[in-house]
Amino acid sequence: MSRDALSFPSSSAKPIEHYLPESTGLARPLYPHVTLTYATSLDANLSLSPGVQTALSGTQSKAMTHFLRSKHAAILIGAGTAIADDPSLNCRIEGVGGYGGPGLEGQPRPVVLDPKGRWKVNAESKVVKLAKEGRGLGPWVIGAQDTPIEESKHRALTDAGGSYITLPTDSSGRFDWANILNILGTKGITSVMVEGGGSVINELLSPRAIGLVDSVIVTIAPVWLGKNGVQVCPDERKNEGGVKMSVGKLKDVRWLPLGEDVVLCGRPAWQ
Ligand SMILES: NC(=O)C1=CN([C@@H]2O[C@H](COP(=O)(O)OP(=O)(O)OC[C@H]3O[C@@H](n4cnc5c(N)ncnc54)[C@H](O)[C@@H]3O)[C@@H](O)[C@H]2O)C=CC1
Ligand SMILES: Nc1nc(O)c(N)c(N[C@@H]2O[C@H](COP(=O)(O)O)[C@@H](O)[C@H]2O)n1
Repeated sequence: MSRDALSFPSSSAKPIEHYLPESTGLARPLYPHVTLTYATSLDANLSLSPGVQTALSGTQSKAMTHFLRSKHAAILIGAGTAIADDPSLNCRIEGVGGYGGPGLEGQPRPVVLDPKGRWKVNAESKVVKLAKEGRGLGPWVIGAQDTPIEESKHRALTDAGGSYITLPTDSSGRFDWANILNILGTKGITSVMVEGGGSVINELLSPRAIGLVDSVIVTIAPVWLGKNGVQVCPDERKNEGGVKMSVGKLKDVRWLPLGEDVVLCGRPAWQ
C-alpha cells in the first residue's frame, strides 16, 4: 500500500454506487452530474465556527469521501472553506494516480468559488503543493469578471497546472449556479462533488436551486457542535404568489452505517 493511502472496501462501496455519476457523458446537456456531500453533527453543523476546520468523519466515512472523490471529475468548495481549511482536495484512495496508480488517474479537479479574491492561494497552499508533487490536479478558481486576480496568485495557480476562470455576478456578488455548472461542463467536467461549506450547501439545498443537484450523500457523526457552528439550514420553503413549495425531502433513500457514523444517500424529491 502506498504512503498515506486510504482503502474503502467494495462491500461498502456497492450500495453507494447507485448515487454516483455515470462514467460516461454529461448528466444533462452541458450540466455535469452534481453530488452534494458533507459531514454533519447531530445539530446540523459542519464545523464549530466559520473559520474552524472540524473533523467529523471517522476513519471509514473519511475513506468513503475519498472513494467519492475518485468517482467525480471535480470537487467544488466555496472560498470560506478554502480559507478555513487550507484543504488538500485530492483523492487519497489506494490505486488512484499519485497513490499507487498511474499518472493522475482518478484525481478530481479542485474548483474554488472566490468572486472577491479572498483566498490567498500561493505556493504553500496544500492543494498547490500536492499538484506539484503529482498527487492531485491544479485548482481552478472561479472569480468575478470585474475582479482581476493578483499576478502572484495567478502564477501559483498556473505553476500547479490550475487556472483562473471568470463569471458574471449578480447585484449581490453571487454567481448563478447554472452558469457555474455550465462553464464546468464546457470545460469537459462531467461530474462535480460539491463538498461545502455552509453557504454553498445552503444555496444548493434552497428552494430556488431546482434541478441542479442529482444526489446527496451526508455523513452524520455522533457529536453535537453547539450554537456557534456553521449550520446546514437552507432558506425557508414558503408559499410565494400562491405557488405551493414542496418540502426539502429526499427520495430513493438509503442509510448505511460506517463505523460510528451513518451515511445517508438520497436524491432531491423537490425537482
Ligand atoms: N463538515 C464538512 O463536510 C465541511 C465543513 N466545512 C466547513 O465549513 C466552513 C466554511 O463554510 P462557509 O463559511 O459557509 O463558507 P463556504 O465554503 O460556503 O464559502 C462561502 C464563500 O464562497 C463563495 N460562494 C459561495 N457560493 C457562491 C456563489 N453562488 N457565487 C459566488 N460565490 C459564492 C463566496 O465567496 C462565499 O463567501 C468551514 O469551517 C469549513 O471547515 C466545509 C466543507 C465541508
Ligand atoms: N467528509 C468530511 N468530513 C469531515 O469531517 C470534514 N471536516 C470534511 N471537510 C471537507 O473536506 C475538506 C478537507 O479535505 P482534505 O482532507 O484536506 O482533502 C474540507 O475542506 C472540507 O471540504 N469532509
